[in-house]
Amino acid sequence: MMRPLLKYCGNKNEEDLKITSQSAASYLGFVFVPGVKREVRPSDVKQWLSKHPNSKNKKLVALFVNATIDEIQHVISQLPIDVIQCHGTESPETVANIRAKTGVRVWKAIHHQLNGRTEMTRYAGIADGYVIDAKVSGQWGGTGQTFDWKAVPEYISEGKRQRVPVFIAGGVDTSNVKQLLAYQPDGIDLSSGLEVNGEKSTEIITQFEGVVCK
Ligand SMILES: O=C(O)c1ccccc1N[C@@H]1O[C@H](COP(=O)(O)O)[C@@H](O)[C@H]1O
Repeated sequence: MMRPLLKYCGNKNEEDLKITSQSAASYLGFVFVPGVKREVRPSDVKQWLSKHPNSKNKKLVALFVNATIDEIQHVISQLPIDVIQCHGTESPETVANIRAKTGVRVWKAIHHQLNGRTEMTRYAGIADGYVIDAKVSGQWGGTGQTFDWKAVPEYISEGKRQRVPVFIAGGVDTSNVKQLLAYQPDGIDLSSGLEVNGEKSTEIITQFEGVVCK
């Protein structure tokens, strides 16, 4: 069985980055969403990256929620961002515009709901990938909540139809990832499940990768 791509999101200080840059993740995520608990500033991220050369081996993902092009440009002009993750209610037109104006790949988050697959079809030919997250009232993500994984196959098959990767997110952790692996997702995106008291934990990441990467 192919192991899924890993994205470790919500790196919010130098120590988090130090830990995740030594991990098996292909992607490291940073949250540029005003007011949320994992919000970071591009100038800080730039400094952390310069101190941890292992991070050069990772692809960097900048996460936004309904940000303007100017806000996105402000971040990507300072950092070597490989992927922009749109985690709000950005329309297909907005995603296409972000892609065209920045020249950076864009992943669209879909908050799981009954018509989730139909929602994905709206972005066909526009999004370069998807992150499927739990829908939690009043929050955009990073909630540690799972959704009903029986829906995962339909998201994966739509991703295959569009020929783009689908990352499964929302409450994935060491205790449940084996169940998720049975669906063979292209990628897994997690934040809360790697943390102890809100900080990324080397022990937890080692345990997690012991399950995923064996
Ligand atoms: O990580 C955050 O704090 C965050 C804030 C706002 C929007 C998205 C956020 N993170 C994304 O949420 C999911 C799942 O996270 P978790 O594992 O349940 O904590 C993931 O896609 C993160 O990229």
